[in-house]
Amino acid sequence: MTRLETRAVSRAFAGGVGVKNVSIVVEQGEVHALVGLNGAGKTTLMRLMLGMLRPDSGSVTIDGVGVGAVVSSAWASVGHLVETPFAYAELDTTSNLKMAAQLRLTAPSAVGNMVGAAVEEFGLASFANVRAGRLSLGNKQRLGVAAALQHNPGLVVLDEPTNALDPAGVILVREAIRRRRNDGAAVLVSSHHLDEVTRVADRISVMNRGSIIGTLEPSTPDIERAFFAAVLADDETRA
Ligand SMILES: Nc1ncnc2c1ncn2[C@@H]1O[C@H](COP(=O)(O)OP(=O)(O)OP(=O)(O)O)[C@@H](O)[C@H]1O
Repeated sequence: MTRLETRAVSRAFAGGVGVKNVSIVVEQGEVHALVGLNGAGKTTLMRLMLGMLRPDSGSVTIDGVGVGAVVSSAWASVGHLVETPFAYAELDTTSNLKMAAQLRLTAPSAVGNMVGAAVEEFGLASFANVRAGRLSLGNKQRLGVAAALQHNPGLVVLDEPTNALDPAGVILVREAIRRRRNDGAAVLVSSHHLDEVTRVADRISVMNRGSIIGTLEPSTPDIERAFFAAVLADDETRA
């Protein structure tokens, strides 16, 4: 699974912006970042792309197959973290990672090495035996990202993966994303942190009020200014 595409996808909510007429592609070997203000529609778009939410209109395909028709075994090569990191509060870090590996249909003989490598990669060694319910917010986030990425999925969708992370965690996650991209994964990531996005993204799409309003080059000098100019111009055309 290495290509994710939406065509003119829309989903309205009573009293909310939702997503309007969004066409976007995430290609193999690239990090495509979604940036936008709170409520711009980033999470809703990701949920639509993962089949967690049905669109009112438009289509979502993964490797050309409608998201509703993707067979369950194919989901094993997708890794995602959308909204709060999933973890069983009563299980420790290692057991949570084992469960995540099993849910991704990892061969039983490979689970131990996979989890060991993830604990190492995401700096979780000191917390390997700590129950998830007792982890700090940032370490829970590390665990969630580790669970999403440890099986080296071909398609990765991460909603604000650096949320709650300390600077060391931000670097670990950045490096982990780059490694998957360099190995050929298609990565969609959302963020509020424009500086961080420029370090990891190959393409940046700007969302505002449910729509994609343009793109930004990651090399844009003073990208914050360019972002706000795009949002302001869009707001003015709607006023
Ligand atoms: N289940 C829902 N019911 C009603 N409105 C919703 C629902 N989910 C999202 N919305 C609305 O859709 C819009 C987009 O929300 P969304 O969470 O996708 O934005 P976001 O860009 O991810 O925001 P943030 O950066 O704050 O996470 C908002 O107006 C939100 O209130």
